[in-house]
Amino acid sequence: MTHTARIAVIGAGAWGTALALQAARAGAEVSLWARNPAAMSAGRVMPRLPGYALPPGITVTDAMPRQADLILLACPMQHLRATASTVPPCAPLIACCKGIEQATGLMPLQVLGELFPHSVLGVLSGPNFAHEVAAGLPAAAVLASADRTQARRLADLLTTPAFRLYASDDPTGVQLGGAAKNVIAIAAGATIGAKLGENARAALITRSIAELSRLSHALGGRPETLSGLAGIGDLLLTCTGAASRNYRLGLAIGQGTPAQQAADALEGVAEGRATAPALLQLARQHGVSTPVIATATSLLAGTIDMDDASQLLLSRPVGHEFA
Ligand SMILES: NC(=O)C1=CN([C@@H]2O[C@H](COP(=O)(O)OP(=O)(O)OC[C@H]3O[C@@H](n4cnc5c(N)ncnc54)[C@H](O)[C@@H]3O)[C@@H](O)[C@H]2O)C=CC1
Ligand SMILES: O=C(CO)COP(=O)(O)O
Repeated sequence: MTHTARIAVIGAGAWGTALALQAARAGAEVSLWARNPAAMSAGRVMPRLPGYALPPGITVTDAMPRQADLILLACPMQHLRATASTVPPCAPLIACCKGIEQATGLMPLQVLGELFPHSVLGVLSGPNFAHEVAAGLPAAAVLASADRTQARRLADLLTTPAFRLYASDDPTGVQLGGAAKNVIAIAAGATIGAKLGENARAALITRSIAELSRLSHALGGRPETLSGLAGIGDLLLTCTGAASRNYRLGLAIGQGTPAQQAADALEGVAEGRATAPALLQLARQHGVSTPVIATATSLLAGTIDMDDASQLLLSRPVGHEFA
């Protein structure tokens, strides 16, 4: 008799609920930890994913898992430490959030490494809008862990024909891609919001990949990871997909709405806002020049406006493309 995998999903936002649905689809017994389970279990509805109902086989709970084969942490990045610190170290932990902890400048697995020094850790990232994964539409992502065999084994627990999880042993590159694409998506949205054109957006995305390649190299990540699902894949989706909250935040800023007001009006979390200054600081610590990230950070802080932002980027010297 084969063992039914037990997967615990921590966080019942849009991504946590989509991952719970995916885990159930992969044949797992699923528990979904919600801060307010009553709101969900009453109507078996998913507040962050309107239109989707919870199928049988998913238990909604406010009790942390005591036994599991896999724990998926799907809360916002800035709440990862507080949320994860209440999880017993009973299984491999996968960070499913995208960002950098603003208070410390740490990436998700560095935060988890401090809390769970003896656990197997991984990160899941890629071009995945929650509502499409919830609907069972085809998608791919990458699951990275320091150990490639572990990464493949853990990815297999969630993989189905429509949700293709590739394995990677470059968690640094995968985390950098996931964190940075949200910042770049804000810049891309602002470019379109300010009517600078689609040529400008394509140039911005491509030049930001050069920034990320330099930073990834400095951090010890592998360059090819940024050409993969967690890099270019997620940039393509988030910088062009109107469903992206980060893109929509940038769009509003580009149209002249103050950053705070644009963020307040947004439904759900736009991780790029808190991550931008942390990412910029990380780049500076490593002596890496990241003009797009620096400009997006100033725009978000309200210290420059859109005219200044485009002026800053357009006045840079034009050198060799891959200098
Ligand atoms: N929504 C999506 O399409 C995807 C999201 N992600 C990532 O997943 C992470 C979570 O995002 P979403 O599920 O979209 O969030 P969301 O925007 O749907 O909701 C935010 C969630 O955060 C919870 N929350 C608020 N304050 C909290 C606190 N103090 N402690 C713990 N939880 C708190 C809320 O209850 C809510 O469930 C983010 O890092 C995001 O980048 C990754 C892939 C896809
Ligand atoms: O991470 C995502 C898609 O891969 C979701 O993007 P937003 O957080 O910008 O909505």
